[in-house]
Amino acid sequence: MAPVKAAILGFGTVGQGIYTIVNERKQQLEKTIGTPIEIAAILVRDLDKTRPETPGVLITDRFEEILAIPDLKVVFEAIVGEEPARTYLEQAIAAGCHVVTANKVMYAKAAPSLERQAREQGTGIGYEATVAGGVPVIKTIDNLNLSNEVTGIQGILNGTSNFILTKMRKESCTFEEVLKEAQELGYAEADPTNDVSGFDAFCKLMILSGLSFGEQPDWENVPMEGIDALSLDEVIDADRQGLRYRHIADVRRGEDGSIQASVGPVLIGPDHPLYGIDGVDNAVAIETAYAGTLTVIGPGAGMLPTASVMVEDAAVLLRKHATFRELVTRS
Ligand SMILES: NC(=O)C1=CN([C@@H]2O[C@H](COP(=O)(O)OP(=O)(O)OC[C@H]3O[C@@H](n4cnc5c(N)ncnc54)[C@H](OP(=O)(O)O)[C@@H]3O)[C@@H](O)[C@H]2O)C=CC1
Ligand SMILES: N[C@@H](CC=O)C(=O)O
Repeated sequence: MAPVKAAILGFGTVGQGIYTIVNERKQQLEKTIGTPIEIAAILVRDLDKTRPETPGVLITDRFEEILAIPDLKVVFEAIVGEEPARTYLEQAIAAGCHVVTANKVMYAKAAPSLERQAREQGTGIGYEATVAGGVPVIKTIDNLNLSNEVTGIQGILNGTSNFILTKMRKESCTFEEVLKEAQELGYAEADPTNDVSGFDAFCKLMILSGLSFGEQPDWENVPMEGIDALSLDEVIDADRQGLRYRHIADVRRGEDGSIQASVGPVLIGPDHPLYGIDGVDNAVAIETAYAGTLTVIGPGAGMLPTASVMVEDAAVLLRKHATFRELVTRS
């Protein structure tokens, strides 16, 4: 059977992870999707950079070349920032592709219009990787939305911040030292401003709010702070008192029906559910109408955890649409 063709936009930490997993899991994917999947092209910004070998794959800096690939079915998006990512995904959906993104800065704003466009076009969007890296929080909330109700969400949503706070507390490292390590490990963004200012967690929280409550709070009214103002002394003093700083994002519907949200460092004690979440891990506590609080925990950043949920998203979309096509063809 002819392979399903896919393209990867961006070949940094996440893009390389997608390429690795699609190739390492070729047989498993063929079994789950029903057809092989092949990475046909990769979009980069700088063609002169040295990169891992990708035999037979078109490497280009021109998105038009990607769109011109005959029978392209999936576009994985792992570039940075709102544009040109949003425009590329709009064009990919218009061309009948499923799209899978990790780009929360883009998706926090573009979700409603991209989702509308995809519905009209009959294609799908996967965005598990936009929130909490490899932690399956979108799948979990999607499932709860079927017949339960999410009433509130509280979580650690930035892996870099949690990694920095943990190393400051446990090893007395300076903020600058650990940030550098987080960049080397592929956790922090190339420009880490969004990680440490709280904006990365803010965007993720807005995506969760849209998914859980069907709307986002007014961005201007959400207090947002990062970990960049915390000193090593403050973190160590807190630890001596048995307390820990956690960067916590919280969203819930208030009694008046409005959505209330906040993002910032909070000093918590051992009885708080997020006290034990260390390193690059994220944790998302989802409060529900019927199942109490469900907490999902795992790596919030990094090459393979993030890429793995993107490949899973693509497999789900391809399987679902294949089944739909088969049913339509048979009837
Ligand atoms: N790293 C992680 O753990 C996670 C990252 N994400 C998100 O995934 C996305 C990718 O992150 P990451 O892989 O870490 O980032 P990197 O900085 O490692 O890689 C970004 C890639 O995108 C390419 N790129 C950037 N802008 C353009 C453009 N305008 N046109 C074409 N290519 C472009 C770069 O090209 P070139 O190499 O030529 O410079 C590079 O290959 C981001 O949106 C990030 O927020 C989400 C979850 C976890
Ligand atoms: N830089 C982000 C990557 C995942 O979204 C983080 O540290 O959480």
